[in-house]
Amino acid sequence: MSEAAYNKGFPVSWEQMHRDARALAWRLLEKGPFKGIVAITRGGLVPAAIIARELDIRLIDTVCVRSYSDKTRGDLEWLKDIKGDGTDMLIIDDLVDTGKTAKAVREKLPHAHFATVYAKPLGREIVDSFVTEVSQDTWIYFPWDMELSVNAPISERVR
Ligand SMILES: O=P(O)(O)OC[C@H]1O[C@H](OP(=O)(O)OP(=O)(O)O)[C@H](O)[C@@H]1O
Ligand code: HPA
Ligand SMILES: [Mg+2]
Repeated sequence: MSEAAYNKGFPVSWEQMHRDARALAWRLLEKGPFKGIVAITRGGLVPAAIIARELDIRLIDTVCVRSYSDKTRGDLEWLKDIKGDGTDMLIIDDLVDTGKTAKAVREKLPHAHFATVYAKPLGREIVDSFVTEVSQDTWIYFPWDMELSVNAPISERVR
């Protein structure tokens, strides 16, 4: 999807991310136990840390991939993967959008449980667990991509 096709924005605060990642941890409790977590960098790192704390998991590894530059999807670039088939492992990412990243990671670790905090319709069937669904034309803004700033009153913006 090109940048122009994202009509809506869904900003997520740190507090909201913490709350949603903890809600995901509650859901994952009955799917485990898991031996370890595989975080998909970079977006999966923060939710993985929160979930590791909640589920008392100390073994954390990463797969490192890149697929977007700003809001434009490029080819999937593999920087690092891990050994094994994912048995008893939990894969965490911040979101699934088109599902391409999830599909590629799943092929490498077919036996892992795949969880994301957020999901869009094209990707939701590819993951095993998620918390909140947003529409395909929504761009999710994560707290690490934002900062507090001053904005104009609504009355001035509609003038
Ligand atoms: O379902 P898809 O269409 O494949 O998109 C989802 C992926 O895109 C984003 O990562 P990105 O590659 O932009 O890197 P980042 O995590 O470092 O921001 C996001 O964190 C997911 O990993
Ligand atoms: O909606 C999104 N937000 C942030 N990163 C993303 N990568 C794919 N889709 C998104
Ligand atoms: Mg990512």
